[in-house]
Amino acid sequence: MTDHDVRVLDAHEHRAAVNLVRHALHFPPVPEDDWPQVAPTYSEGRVWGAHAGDELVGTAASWASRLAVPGGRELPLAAVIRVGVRPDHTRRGVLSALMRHQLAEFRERGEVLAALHASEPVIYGRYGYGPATRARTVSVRAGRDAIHPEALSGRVSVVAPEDASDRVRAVYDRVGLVRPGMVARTDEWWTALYVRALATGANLRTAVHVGADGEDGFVTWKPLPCDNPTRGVVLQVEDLHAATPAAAAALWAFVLGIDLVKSVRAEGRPVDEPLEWLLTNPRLLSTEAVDDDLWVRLVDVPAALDARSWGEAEPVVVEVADRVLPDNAGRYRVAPDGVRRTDAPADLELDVAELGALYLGDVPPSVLASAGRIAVRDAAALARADRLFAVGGSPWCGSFF
Ligand SMILES: CC(=O)SCCNC(=O)CCNC(=O)[C@H](O)C(C)(C)COP(=O)(O)OP(=O)(O)OC[C@H]1O[C@@H](n2cnc3c(N)ncnc32)[C@H](O)[C@@H]1OP(=O)(O)O
Repeated sequence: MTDHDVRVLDAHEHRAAVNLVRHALHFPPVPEDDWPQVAPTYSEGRVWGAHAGDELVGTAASWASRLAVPGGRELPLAAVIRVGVRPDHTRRGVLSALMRHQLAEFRERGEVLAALHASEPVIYGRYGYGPATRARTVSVRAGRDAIHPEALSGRVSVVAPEDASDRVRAVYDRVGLVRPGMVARTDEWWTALYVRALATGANLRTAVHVGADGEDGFVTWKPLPCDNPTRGVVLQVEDLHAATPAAAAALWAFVLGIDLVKSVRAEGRPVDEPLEWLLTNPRLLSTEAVDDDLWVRLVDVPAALDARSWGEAEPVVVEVADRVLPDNAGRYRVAPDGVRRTDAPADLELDVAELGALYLGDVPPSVLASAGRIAVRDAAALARADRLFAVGGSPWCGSFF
């Protein structure tokens, strides 16, 4: 337990909180000229601070958003951001206190899920977050003929920086939250990432794909620092979303075909993106990493379980433990037509963090059981649970926050 004073911060304390997180992440404070772009990302009642005396020493914040879950429903989501503790106050329980207050806040607000991108995977399991999606980092050798021509249609045009955030936002909304794991991008999201990057002169470039029904895909990228572009530049794709496979292929072909580009790198891509199949030579691509991406926390376990779709199998009784939000603890009967509490004996026992890892269907229960993360009381139930939790394709978040 910490003896730090934890409370919600006012707007006038927001800057100190942002700079504290930047300090914890080894970034300099927000420059004076950039603060007008950052200030609007304050969400009232959602920025927590921990004080030692008068000094702010820890903070955690969130945005209200929505998360797409299997079956297509979009549930109220607390998107957790800007977590940091000043280095002279770490490992004294400050984060734990902030997390407890924050989760109680989400519960009160009726937010069914919380999610975050973790700086380190060892931190958030103890608060009930589990790694629910993965993402791939790829590097592709560039060339004008890199993509199979039959995959391409429509045209790609570059967008002026002053129009970029509106045009990209319209396309993102058009694409929609088509995969489990995708999040609604709020005003704060656009301000924090795009509006700010563009307003502060980041070398961010944008192009949109125009298909038969108008703009249906976009890509943003930036060149990685290099001394001599005539020797070849590495482009980093920052964001790429498309409503159709043809639009995605055309956007990849476009960035791979830009002059003076030797390779294109992209982080945070879907693990099942068919890039190897789009390439004329699949060996142009190397996978640098596949990492945990979105960590999901079921804040309201019965509501979250009942809201997603389930595969076809006989029911399974799952017993959930939850130390931080004990109301969630109990046994749930999971069946294709929905989920309800039950007194029946448990087939499987797990912590709410493991349930978070299973929730979007990225990993089957049998894999967690074989790693000792689920206690199996009835072996036959495990195969049924695999079928119940299964979804087609890999969940993907696709938005950094
Ligand atoms: C969503 C995001 O914003 S991700 C960004 C997170 N921020 C950062 O990574 C910035 C740098 N790091 C920090 O600011 C801090 O170290 C934090 C926020 C990660 C942790 O804050 P602390 O106040 O030190 O955590 P706290 O003391 O509450 O630790 C709680 C538990 O987590 C463990 N823990 C916390 N951080 C780490 C870590 N980086 N590595 C291993 N264990 C950790 C503690 O040992 C403790 O374990 P216990 O429950 O077994 O006792």
